Amino acid sequence: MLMKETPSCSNYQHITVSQKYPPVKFLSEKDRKRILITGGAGFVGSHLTDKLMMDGHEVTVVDNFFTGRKRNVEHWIGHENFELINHDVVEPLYIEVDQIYHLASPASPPNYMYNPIKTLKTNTIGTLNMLGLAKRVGARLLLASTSEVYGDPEVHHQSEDYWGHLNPIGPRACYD
Ligand SMILES: O=c1ccn([C@@H]2O[C@H](COP(=O)(O)OP(=O)(O)O[C@H]3OC[C@@H](O)[C@H](O)[C@H]3O)[C@@H](O)[C@H]2O)c(=O)[nH]1
Repeated sequence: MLMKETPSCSNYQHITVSQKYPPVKFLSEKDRKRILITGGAGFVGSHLTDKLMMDGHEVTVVDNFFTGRKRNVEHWIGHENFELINHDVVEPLYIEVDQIYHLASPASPPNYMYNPIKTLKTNTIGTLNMLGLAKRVGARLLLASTSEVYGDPEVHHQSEDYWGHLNPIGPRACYD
C-alpha cells in the first residue's frame, strides 16, 4: 500500500494507491546487498534487476535512457528496495553500494556508432568512474563486456587467453 500526496488547491489530499509488486524474498540485513546496476533499464539490466529484487536485495538502477526504457523497470518503482536514477555514468556518482554490475553502454552497432566519441567516453570514463566508486566504497564490480573486444576473430569460440584480431581504426573501434 502506498500513500501519495497530491496538491489540491490550498490543502493536501491523501490518495491511497494499491501497488502490487512481484514477490520479493526477505533477506536479513547481513545477507541483503546494496547493488548498483548501471544500464539497468536495458534488456540485460532490467532482467538482472528483476532477479536481484526478487532475491531480496536493494537495487539501484542508474541509466541515461539512451536505449533503455523506464517501463522496463516501472513495476518496481515505489518499492522500498528499489531506486531509479537518471544519470550518465560519464559523470561521477557518489553512492554507497556493496556490488556494481556495470552494463551501461550502447550495445548495438547503430547505437554505438551514432556518436562514436560519446561511446568512447561512456566505455572509458564511465568505466573509470565505476571502478573509482568500487574502490572508494570497497564494492565488487562486474563489467559486462562484448564479443567485439575480439574484433574479427580468427578462432571460434574465443578462449580467455585469446587476444583477438582488432582493427583500432575500424568503424567498431569506439566500442572495441
Ligand atoms: O551512455 C549510456 C549508454 C547506454 N546506457 C544504458 O545502457 C543500457 C544498455 O542496454 P541495452 O538494452 O541497449 O543493451 P543490452 O542490455 O543488450 O546490453 C548488455 O549487453 C552488452 C553489453 O555490452 C552491455 O553493456 C550490456 O548492457 C540501456 O538501458 C541504456 O539506456 C547508459 O546508461 N548510458
